[in-house]
Amino acid sequence: MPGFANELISYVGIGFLAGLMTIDKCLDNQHKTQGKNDRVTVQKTEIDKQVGRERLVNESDTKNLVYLKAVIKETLRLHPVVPLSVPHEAIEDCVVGGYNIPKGTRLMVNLSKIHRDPNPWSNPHEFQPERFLTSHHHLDVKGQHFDLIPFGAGRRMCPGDTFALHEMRLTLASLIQQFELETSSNEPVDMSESFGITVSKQMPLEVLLAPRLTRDMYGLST
Ligand code: HEM
Repeated sequence: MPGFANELISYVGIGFLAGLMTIDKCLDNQHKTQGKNDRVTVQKTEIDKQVGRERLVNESDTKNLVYLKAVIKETLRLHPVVPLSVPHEAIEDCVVGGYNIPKGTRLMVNLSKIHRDPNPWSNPHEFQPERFLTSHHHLDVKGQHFDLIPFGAGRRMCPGDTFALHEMRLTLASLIQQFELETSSNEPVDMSESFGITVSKQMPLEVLLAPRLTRDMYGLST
């Protein structure tokens, strides 16, 4: 039981990290596409339109935040949380992608590589969430489309996918609704990754938060 609890806590952390990296990406693009059409503005506008500023965003709102969901998908594509997935062992001889795999072979699936394959993905290294509203609108991250499998696929795919997606959507939507986010310098956010079982940023994220809503929305008296 303690083992499971640790697993749960670390995955919750992973989900939150992915959320933060999403914010990083938003900030990154804020620098690249300054002006009213930048991607953070698009997300703010979407939340203001769907939820408004008179109440806090809640979980049931997130299904209507289509652009925010596209931003999360694009983040999971470019920065899969478990870049090499979890190793699998063949329990019988099989053929994968034309290669003969003898029973007992350990296989690792390079999600980062699959997600940046230039065949299905145009400009594969670019952060372009709009692709999930246009050319790739039919793709989800639930293990049905093998070009995008941040949670793996098949019998051993991540059982925490639904929880993680809800958590990321609500965390990101809440941050964007409630705070103006700025970096401390005018430099783009450094998105280099450290190598590890789970992905983490090489450079810590420094971000300045300023309230966006009225005091009472934060439970403060006026
Ligand atoms: C953004 C968040 C997350 C991502 C991207 C993610 C991704 C993954 C991936 C790629 C695997 C390996 C799947 C495979 O072997 O094909 C996995 C396994 C697993 N994940 Fe997650 N995960 C996330 C969050 C969570 C959460 C929140 C939980 C639990 C509450 C969780 C529980 C598990 C468990 C128990 C396994 C092992 C499943 C098995 O081997 O049968 N994950 N996850």
